[in-house]
Amino acid sequence: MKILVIGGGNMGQTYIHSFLHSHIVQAENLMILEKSIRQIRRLEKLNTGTIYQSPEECVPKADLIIFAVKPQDAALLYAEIGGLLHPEHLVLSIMAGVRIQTLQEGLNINKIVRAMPNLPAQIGDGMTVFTSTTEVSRPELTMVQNLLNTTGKALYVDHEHLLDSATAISGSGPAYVFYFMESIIEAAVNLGFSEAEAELLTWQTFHGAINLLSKNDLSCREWIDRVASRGGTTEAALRCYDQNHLKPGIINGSQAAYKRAQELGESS
Ligand SMILES: NC(=O)C1=CN([C@@H]2O[C@H](COP(=O)(O)OP(=O)(O)OC[C@H]3O[C@@H](n4cnc5c(N)ncnc54)[C@H](O)[C@@H]3O)[C@@H](O)[C@H]2O)C=CC1
Ligand SMILES: O=C(O)[C@@H]1CCC=N1
Repeated sequence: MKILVIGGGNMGQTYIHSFLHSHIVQAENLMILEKSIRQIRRLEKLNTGTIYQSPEECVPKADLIIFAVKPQDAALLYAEIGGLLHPEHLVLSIMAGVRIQTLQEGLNINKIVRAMPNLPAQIGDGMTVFTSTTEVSRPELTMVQNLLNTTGKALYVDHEHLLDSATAISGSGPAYVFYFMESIIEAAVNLGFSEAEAELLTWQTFHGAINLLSKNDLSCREWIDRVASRGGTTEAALRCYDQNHLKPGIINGSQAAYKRAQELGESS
């Protein structure tokens, strides 16, 4: 089976590396369609598949086509490849917000898997949520799921609207975590640590907390209660968080990401 990845950026490269690293696909069966010369130069050094600049040379040869361009570039892509696709082409789209119906109407294809991965997929520790059209056969869906599994965990959902929800939680989520870590590092520097010390304290605290959570059955709230002694320091910090409406702020952030995914869906 020949796989074509359209867009050799962050996520396109992540998929290529994961597929090759897991030996599920050989480099001779991987094609990459990329339009940026700078990106092509980078991809050439990686030696991870055949690189193409022109859709005419690679789209007809592909069995599975992965759409990994920005949603804002989708319309132009449809114009470039529309005439080259046929109903047997299987498409995996990871573009945020872009709806299955738009792909069906814009490209006249029906075998579509829509997925929302996240960046830790780069190290095989990603989270992908995906769904598919009824035209995708069981063996085809299993094959796509096997590919997604090389990047971490994958969850199938029946309802497409959950893809925008997943974008707002796990898709964008790593950036939320880095934002919180960055804030703690800043707090540590303010409290007297060097930048390097602040990073060590913060990274190890996140690492330890996640490991603790993953190796036990307690909920986040139960762990918070174990850290926060009555009348102690943690309670003081958490009270300050509440006074500053931190939790509603975080929840609103995900709502804003969800709304943006829907807007991208309307415009691409
Ligand atoms: N970066 C992330 O954490 C995540 C991104 N996504 C989705 O993945 C998609 C790609 O995101 P990134 O990899 O971060 O973007 P990126 O900007 O790193 O890569 C996109 C690549 O597509 C190329 N491209 C654009 N139009 C093209 C065309 N017509 N033909 C060939 N190549 C073309 C660009 O030159 C660029 O190299 C987006 O739709 C995004 O919503 C999904 C989940 C996580
Ligand atoms: O920020 C974005 O639009 C993409 C989708 C999820 C993560 N990055």
